[in-house]
Amino acid sequence: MTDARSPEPSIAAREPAEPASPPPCHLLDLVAEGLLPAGWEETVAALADAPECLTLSRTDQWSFSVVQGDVVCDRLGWLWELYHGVLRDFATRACSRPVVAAARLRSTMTLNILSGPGASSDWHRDNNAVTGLFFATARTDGGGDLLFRDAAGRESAVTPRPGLFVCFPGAIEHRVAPIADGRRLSLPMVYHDSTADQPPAYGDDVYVL
Ligand SMILES: O=C(O)CCC(=O)C(=O)O
Ligand SMILES: [Fe+2]
Repeated sequence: MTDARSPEPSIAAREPAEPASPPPCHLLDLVAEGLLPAGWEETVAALADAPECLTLSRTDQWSFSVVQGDVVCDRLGWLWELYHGVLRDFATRACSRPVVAAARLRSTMTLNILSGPGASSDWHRDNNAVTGLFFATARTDGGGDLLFRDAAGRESAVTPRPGLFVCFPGAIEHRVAPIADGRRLSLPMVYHDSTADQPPAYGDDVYVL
């Protein structure tokens, strides 16, 4: 017997949910590839606690801090090498455009630290040809996915896990969904189309490989 009072259509009569679209990025599992040194997770976690860490925004509940590229280069030499080698080559192939590393040392790559309930980043586009992201922590309970949004407003998600590298054209809108608690560590990497077509470096921001 059906319940005539129910205003809800039956499940079968509902429109089928739109299938989730795949995220517009390319994935490389650096753990599976055997490209990460023993103890790398502890080294990244220690860097997130280092005095060189700069807090950019803070509320009662959460904070957003970064460690800049000059320090990352110094302390995570293995990732610096990957940034200029394997990851750059992967990004070039995956995104079908030759990319080069950023000329400015401090913005080549950063360690981003989102900490505390609600920590997130808003929808934005990156001002570079291709963005790489290396995840150093797993999805926190119920949050912290990397979300993409297409021109029609459809969203897709990548769930962080330690050692996962993703890359995508910087022009694609993306954000970090709020974390439930704990600390989310990621290392965004900047790639440009050419050495000429990017902001130049000056002074102690210049580096030589
Ligand atoms: O940490 C992430 O997953 C995204 C970071 C990001 O979008 C950025 O730094 O521009
Ligand atoms: Fe971004």
